[in-house]
Amino acid sequence: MVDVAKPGERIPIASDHAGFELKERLRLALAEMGYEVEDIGTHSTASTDYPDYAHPLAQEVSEGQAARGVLLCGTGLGMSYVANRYPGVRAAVAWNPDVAALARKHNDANVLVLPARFVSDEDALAILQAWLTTPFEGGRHQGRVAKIERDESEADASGSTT
Ligand SMILES: O=C[C@H](O)[C@H](O)[C@H](O)COP(=O)(O)O
Repeated sequence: MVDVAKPGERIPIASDHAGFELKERLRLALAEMGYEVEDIGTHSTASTDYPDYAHPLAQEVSEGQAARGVLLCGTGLGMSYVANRYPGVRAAVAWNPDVAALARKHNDANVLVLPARFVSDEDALAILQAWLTTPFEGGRHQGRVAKIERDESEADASGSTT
């Protein structure tokens, strides 16, 4: 379970070229909120490949060097595909504050992925705030989140595909 974010916490953030401008805004906003921001890149609008930025951020979260992180690309999809390959990473694409809050309450999302080409700056900030400040509800969601990490050998042994 991931606690709500506390000022002073180090939060890595990364984007490709499509998310660069919004990343810059969110990076400053996070710093103003008192977080220690680790900017993994990209550092311009020059065309880049989103996996090059998603891998290092997801690895940090997976290995526990950071409790959470923020990714941005055009749709949010490519970044989420990469991040969700890492054990323990639950990367949620959120396009409004309600989805971001539910990603925390129900899914204990530890990576927020923003679809930079489909959200306004104002909405992105509200989404970020909701994700940072909403706790995981636990309860019926605890077991469901635990089942995400079931490995392939367990699935084979049970013969279950669900
Ligand atoms: O899922 C991938 C992301 O949305 C990328 O940001 C997007 O594919 C980049 O597209 P383009 O190279 O056309 O700017």
